[in-house]
This record gives sequence, structure tokens and C-alpha cells, in this order.
Amino acid sequence: MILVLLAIAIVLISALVLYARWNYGTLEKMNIPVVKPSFLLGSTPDLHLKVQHLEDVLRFQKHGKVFGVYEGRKPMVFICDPELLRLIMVKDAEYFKDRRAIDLGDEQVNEMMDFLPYDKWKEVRSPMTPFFTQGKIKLVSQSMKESILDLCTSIRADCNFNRDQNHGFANILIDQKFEAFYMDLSFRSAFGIKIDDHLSSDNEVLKMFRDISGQDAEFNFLYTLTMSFPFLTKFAPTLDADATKKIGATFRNVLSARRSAGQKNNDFADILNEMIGKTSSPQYKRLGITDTTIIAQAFNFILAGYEAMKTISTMLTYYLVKHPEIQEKVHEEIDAFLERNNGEVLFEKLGELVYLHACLYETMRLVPPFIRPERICTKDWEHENLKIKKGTMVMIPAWAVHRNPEQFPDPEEFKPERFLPENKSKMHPYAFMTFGTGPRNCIGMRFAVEAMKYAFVHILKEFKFEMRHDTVIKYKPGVLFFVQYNHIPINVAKRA
Ligand code: HEM
Repeated sequence: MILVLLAIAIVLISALVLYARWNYGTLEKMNIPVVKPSFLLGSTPDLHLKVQHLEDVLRFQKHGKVFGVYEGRKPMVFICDPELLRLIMVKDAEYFKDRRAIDLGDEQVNEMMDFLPYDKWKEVRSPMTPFFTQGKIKLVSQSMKESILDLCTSIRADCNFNRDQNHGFANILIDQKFEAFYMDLSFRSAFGIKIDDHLSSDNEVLKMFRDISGQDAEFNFLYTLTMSFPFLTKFAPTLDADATKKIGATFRNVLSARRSAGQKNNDFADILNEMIGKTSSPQYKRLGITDTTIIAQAFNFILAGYEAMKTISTMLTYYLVKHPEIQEKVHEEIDAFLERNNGEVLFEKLGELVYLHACLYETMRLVPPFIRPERICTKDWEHENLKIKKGTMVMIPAWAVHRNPEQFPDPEEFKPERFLPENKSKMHPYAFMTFGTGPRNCIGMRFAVEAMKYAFVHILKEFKFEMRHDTVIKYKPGVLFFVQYNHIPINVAKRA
């Protein structure tokens, strides 16, 4: 009996070992340096302990612009070379059409545009594109402004009530401020909804989205194990089903109330309602585009946007306090802008603020919130010595791409000048990957950039920020998608 049990155990263990190591050797055949895999857990046996985007930078420094990583049992090719990125993401995009489909346990999020396969993705993306043009964004700029003015009122209250009597500055957690604010701004401009208690970091909607995006999840060894044994995923923490249901119901109610009232606001909700009107068309039926697919795009709008805008705005504030002379220059630019425009912050004139724009882009270079845009190779592809096999994951480690000294000398330094119009031609057009590129680039890029600039003009017109002894950033290990970090205290005061 013992012998039989022993034999079964040996067979089982051998099968698991074989399974975990099944893909070993595939990257080596692509003629690229590979981060040496461990016996069972790929190149990432301590994935939950290491900050992955910083690991990407170290690997780039050690292995060069193209290297392979077994993330658990999954072979991945990492590309940091801007010319190869042009080929893969733009010129030969038809070989790299998809991203991973991820099962998050609820169709309302599984069907987000991010995860859709090519044909369905194309049909879903196309009617949404017009919302993200400059003209359409201007139409929702009034909603953005209302949200921004509320944010300023709330910072003003902090300055009045929490001020340190001797020093004149108030201490705020800047990431929390921005998190609640960008959630509110997104809801107001996309759906015309004002969330209850919208500027509180404890508001119910914000808490639910935190649950959905798994922001507070801690990664442990089980999480690392799931990379080699994906069937263990069901024991690892997943997204909160209750929160998804509740938010989904809210989106459905808002859209159906608009349809019943025949109401149009020229916003994103109008586009979703037009799409809902097409769900019985043969094309939508053939592709399986249902009400749920369309509600998923409402989730995508909020999930893709608020956290990334929060991170960039938090980090921009951080760099401004770290470099007071740069903050002063931005203040001067804004003061001159206001003087030219009779004290008004005109949305259509934001383009004049070239230095603020450069500071924003330099922040996005140093801290791209979405750490690795990705593609799946859908047809065998080769270029010179590099051969990528169908089915291989291609990762774009944005943190490493942005620290290429050939494109960005002194890559760790915050130097907004790199993004001034006169210096733009010095960098390769595919050296900046914060929004990805090619047909599957970020659809919300223009919306996000305009919203952040609009917010910062209002904020810096009235307030100044200052570093504290505890203003430090610590990134969370194990994160593979959106960068996560601690709360960031910062001093703020009204400008004289
Ligand atoms: C600063 C803020 C933002 C950053 C840094 C960001 C970044 C990204 C990145 C890196 C991608 C992948 C691109 C690629 O694979 O080439 C992406 C895709 C996407 N983003 Fe954004 N994003 C931001 C804001 C937004 C906003 C406000 C929306 C609102 C609609 C949005 C919606 C999307 C969608 C729907 C996709 C998937 C596009 C597709 O598959 O066709 N993003 N974003």
C-alpha cells in the first residue's frame, strides 16, 4: 500500500514538475538573452517580494534591449528597443493583434475593451473613438471644471483648518485627494453623475472600485506559485463580485434612465446608449456584443482612467516639491497665462502651457502607471535574428524603455526640458510608452492629458506645495499591472 501511495506521489510530483517546466527552452530558441529560470518557478521565484517595474530596469541594464523572462511557466519577450517597438506595435501590428484575455470572474469586467479579441475589439472601439477627439472633450470640459473647482474648495478648506500655525502649510495625503477627485471627474464627464460624498476618500463608489481593482490586495508566495500553477488561482484573492454587481447596476440604471427620458448630454453615456441600440443587429449578434459588453466599457472608462491620472498627478506634485525651482517656473508660466487671458483658465488655450505640459510628460516618463503594455504574437514573426513564435507574450516594460540613456540622458533625473517642443525631435518617436502605441494604444490619452493639465492650472494658480520629512515613495512588490505605492504626505498652502 505504501509503495502504491509512493508511486502515485512520484507520478503526481513528476507531472507537476513537467507542467511547470513545460515551456522552458522556448525563449532560448529566439536568439535572445534569457533571465535564467529557477527549477520550478520560472525566472520569477520571488515575484511577490520584488518591485516588478524596478526589476525590469535592472534586467534591461544587465541583458540589453531584448530579453526573455519565464514569468512562472509563461515565456515572455521583453522589448525595450524603440525601433523594434515601432515594428511590433505599428508596422507589423497585424502580427500582434491581441492582449491576454483575463478571467476576473465577472463578464462585466472580462468584456472590457482591454481584453477583447481582435474582431470584437475593433467593433467596440470604433464607435467610442469620436468621444476622445479634442472637440468632444471640450464639450465635457464644463463638467471637468465643476469637479476641479470642488477639489480646489476642498484643498482651500485643508489650508484654512489643518494649517500648521507656525509654518502656514497644511499636511495632506496628496494621493488620496487625487484619487477621489479623478473618480469624481471621470463620473461627471463621462456619465453626468455626481457621486455622493464625492471628495471623501471613504466614499462608497471609491471603496467599491478599490475592491474591484484589488488595490489593497497583498501578494504572498501563493500568488507567485499561481504563475507556475495557474489552477491555484482560485485560492488566491480575486476581485470583489458584490462591488462589480453594484457598480454594474448603477451604470445600467443611469443609461436606461437616459434612454427613457430621451436625454442626450454629448458624453460617453450617449455613445454607450447608441451601442445598446445596436445589440440586436446581425453584426453585434455575430460578434457576441451584448448589453454586458457595453456596460463593461463603462467599467473600462473608470478603471483605466482614475487610478492612472491619480498616480501621474501625485507624482507630478512630488517632483514639483522635490524641485522647488521647477515649481516656481510652472507658477510663473501659469501667472503669465492668466494675465494674457484676463484671469480666466480657458480650456481651449491649455496648449499655451508648454512648460507644464513638459513637466507632465517628464513625470509620465519617470512613472508610467501601467507598467507593461503587452501584446500576444498571433502569427510567427521575425526580424533579423529575432524570431517570435505565435502565442508568445510580448511585454513592453515602460519603466525600462523610459530609462534608456540613448534616448533620455541621465534617465533618473527629472528634466522637463526633454519634452519642450524644440527638443522633441531628439528622441525616437517610439521611445515614450506611457500610453502604448499603434492601433491598440490608449483610447483615453487625450482626455487624460487635458483633464490633468486643466486640473493643475487651477490648483497651481492658487496653491503651492512643499516637501515634508516623510514625503517618500515606496512601491509595492509583486504588482504586474498598475503601479501601487504608499500614501504620500505633502505640505500645501495658499499662494500669497
Ligand atoms: C494618464 C492616464 C492614462 C494612462 C497612463 C493610460 C495608459 C494606457 C496604456 C499603457 C494602455 C495600453 C496601450 C497599449 O497596449 O498600446 C491603455 C489602454 C487603454 N486605456 Fe488608457 N491610460 C490612461 C487613461 C485612460 C482613460 C482616461 C481612459 C478612458 C477611457 C482610458 C482607456 C483605455 C482603454 C479603453 C484602453 C484599451 C485600448 C484598446 O485595447 O484598444 N485610459 N491605457
